[in-house]
Amino acid sequence: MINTVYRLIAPRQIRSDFVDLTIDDERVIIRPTYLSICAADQRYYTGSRGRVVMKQKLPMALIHEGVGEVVYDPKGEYEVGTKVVMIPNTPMEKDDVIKANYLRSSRFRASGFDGFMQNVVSMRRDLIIPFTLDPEIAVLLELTSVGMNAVETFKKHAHERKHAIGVWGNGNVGFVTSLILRKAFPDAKLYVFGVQERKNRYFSFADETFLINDIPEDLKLDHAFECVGGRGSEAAINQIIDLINPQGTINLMGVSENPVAINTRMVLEKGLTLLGNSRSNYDDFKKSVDFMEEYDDVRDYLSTIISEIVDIKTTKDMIKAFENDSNNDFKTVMKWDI
Ligand SMILES: NC(=O)C1=CN([C@@H]2O[C@H](COP(=O)(O)OP(=O)(O)OC[C@H]3O[C@@H](n4cnc5c(N)ncnc54)[C@H](OP(=O)(O)O)[C@@H]3O)[C@@H](O)[C@H]2O)C=CC1
Ligand SMILES: O=C(CO)[C@H](O)[C@H](O)COP(=O)(O)O
Ligand SMILES: [Zn+2]
Repeated sequence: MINTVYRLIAPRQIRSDFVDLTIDDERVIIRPTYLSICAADQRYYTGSRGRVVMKQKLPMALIHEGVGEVVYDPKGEYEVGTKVVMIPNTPMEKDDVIKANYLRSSRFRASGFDGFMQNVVSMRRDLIIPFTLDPEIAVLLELTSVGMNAVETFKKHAHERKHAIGVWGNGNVGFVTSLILRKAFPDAKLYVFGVQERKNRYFSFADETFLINDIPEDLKLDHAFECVGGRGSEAAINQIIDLINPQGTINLMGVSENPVAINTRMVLEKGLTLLGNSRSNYDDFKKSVDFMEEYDDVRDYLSTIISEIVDIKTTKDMIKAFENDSNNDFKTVMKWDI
């Protein structure tokens, strides 16, 4: 069977390619229904990854956040029409100690190989999870799973005093991570730090929000999450180092193109732990499905960060979605009608 894959071939240029679809018993064929754009996709779309990386990775279909419906299961395990979330991290080996999202051998959709911008996607059956949620919200499962991965790591490594937790970055990653922290640590004070008041207002479930240039002098934190990335990472991490209490954890989530200069002298003096967090595995997705299915308010809050839904029927619509996304405060979702 021939499939159509919508690949980025150069910054801001998407081409339809016809490719053979892999069909075997270990795969299930999924028709994407909703896809959402991540900052990582935007970096490829705009070419901000730089010429060398772009040359290595393109042509490549973007998007690693997506849900869809089963159109064909050779084993008959899933009924046609079953709603599933697709897991972009693709393990190539089993390891009992190291999580699959950290194994160097794992492959990741829309980073190492084609993402979900395809007519149908041939998914390994161990990389789909059925759900009953509204797919318009469920499209945020990958984003949620990334927050879940970080919060699970935090639970494992942080000391038990969790009176005050700070989240730097009032965007998508900051939002879902804060929401997960709110439910996991209902008694902790949850503080969110951002640059624009307009975006801080979305975080109504936090105890308080602050602008980074207007933080009370006596404010202290036991632990913090950095969800900024890019050029803002450096200022955010150094501000956290200044404000955090000794032996706290700094949970890093933002992706930066360039090395970040941080105040290691104070990391040493305060005995801080810096924890790296990237992507997510099957268990993080499963926990995210349960999390969204369990809490009505979580679904309501998540719906507030969908800035725009773009109906996709042509490659022109795909370009429109990516262009609009750069002006949207939060998520741009593509309703995949192609
Ligand atoms: N670790 C992982 O697995 C994942 C990492 N990421 C990465 O996380 C980062 C954030 O992604 P996302 O939330 O989608 O991006 P957003 O742009 O939505 O969020 C970043 C937010 O940080 C704010 N900000 C900028 N500078 C500072 C500062 N110094 N202190 C506090 N806040 C600041 C920005 O404000 P303003 O808009 O006003 O400038 C913005 O609201 C990106 O680098 C992304 O690639 C994304 C997904 C998964
Ligand atoms: O968004 C992410 C996961 O949800 C990661 O930031 C993304 O995987 C980074 O990929 P790349 O190395 O291709 O920028
Ligand atoms: Zn992402």
